[in-house]
Amino acid sequence: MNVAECRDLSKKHGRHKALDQLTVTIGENKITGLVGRNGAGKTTLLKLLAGFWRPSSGDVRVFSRRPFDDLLVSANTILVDDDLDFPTALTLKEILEEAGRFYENWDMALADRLFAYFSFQPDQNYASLSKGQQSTFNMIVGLCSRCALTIFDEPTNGMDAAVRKDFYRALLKDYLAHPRSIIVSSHHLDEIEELLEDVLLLEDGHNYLHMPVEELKEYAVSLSGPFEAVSAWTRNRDVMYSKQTEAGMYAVVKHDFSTDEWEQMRRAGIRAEAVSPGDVCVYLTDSTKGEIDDVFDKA
Ligand SMILES: Nc1ncnc2c1ncn2[C@@H]1O[C@H](COP(=O)(O)OP(=O)(O)OP(=O)(O)O)[C@@H](O)[C@H]1O
Repeated sequence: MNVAECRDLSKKHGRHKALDQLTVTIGENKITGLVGRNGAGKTTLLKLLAGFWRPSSGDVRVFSRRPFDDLLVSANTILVDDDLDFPTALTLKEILEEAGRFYENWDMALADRLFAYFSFQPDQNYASLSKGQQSTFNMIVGLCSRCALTIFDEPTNGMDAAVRKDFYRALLKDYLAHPRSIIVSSHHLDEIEELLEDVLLLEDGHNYLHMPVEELKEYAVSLSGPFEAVSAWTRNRDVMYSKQTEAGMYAVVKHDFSTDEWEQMRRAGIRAEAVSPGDVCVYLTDSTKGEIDDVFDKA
């Protein structure tokens, strides 16, 4: 079963197409990581899924319904992002109580425990919290709502390293106890890859790659060694990234060598290493020209 389906989905902001005929299905009861470079269209997709925005063209379905202005979708979906807009007149404790009235599966006992763990005070005001504290409070609301579709858009913005670790652990523990469909967008795939079942990589509003994280871990390999040897082994392949090194050459290519080929490369002095899913996504969607050092070397 799928929790969400997009077919030829486009969304324009003015004349700019943030999503361009995106077709993708998001499986039910799994944690999907949504990644992509700045401006790839992640937030736009999440707002369309949550029913905040209407598509410009194409079709988006959540729980088999068009999400825009749909009551069933909004009661069963939460989008946690920096734009969460809580009534300024309410204290933090009152916000949790209001959320409990709105979300059918709200877990107040868990909310109270997380609230105490992160040392929030009941009579604090949301606007008085620091950026990281606001993200932490948002995370409590997102987790405790237990919505069938729970969406976190860059949830760890501003959180320090310890809180980020706690957040990932809380997310995983709560998901294992109460499986549901969770989408997490992040620029830090390496931090969240252990949580994920699937990864969806967007580029310029397109579905660039959508696969289980375990497959992505096997997707690419780096070859390093003497320049001539690495060049010869990568000549007729799609090279995702390459650079000259003191030892010769370093190149990242798709992982599709046979056992015999591995042995020949080893004998030619080439060292092969796995490439992390985060690095694969960066290499696949790199739109910068050259290296950052080139900018300074040309000055
Ligand atoms: N309200 C808006 N008005 C005009 N253009 C917008 C608006 N929102 C997004 N865009 C444009 O749409 C494109 C996709 O933006 P979006 O915020 O969806 O990307 P993103 O992948 O979430 O980026 P980031 O990783 O930087 O948060 C960008 O080029 C952005 O400039």
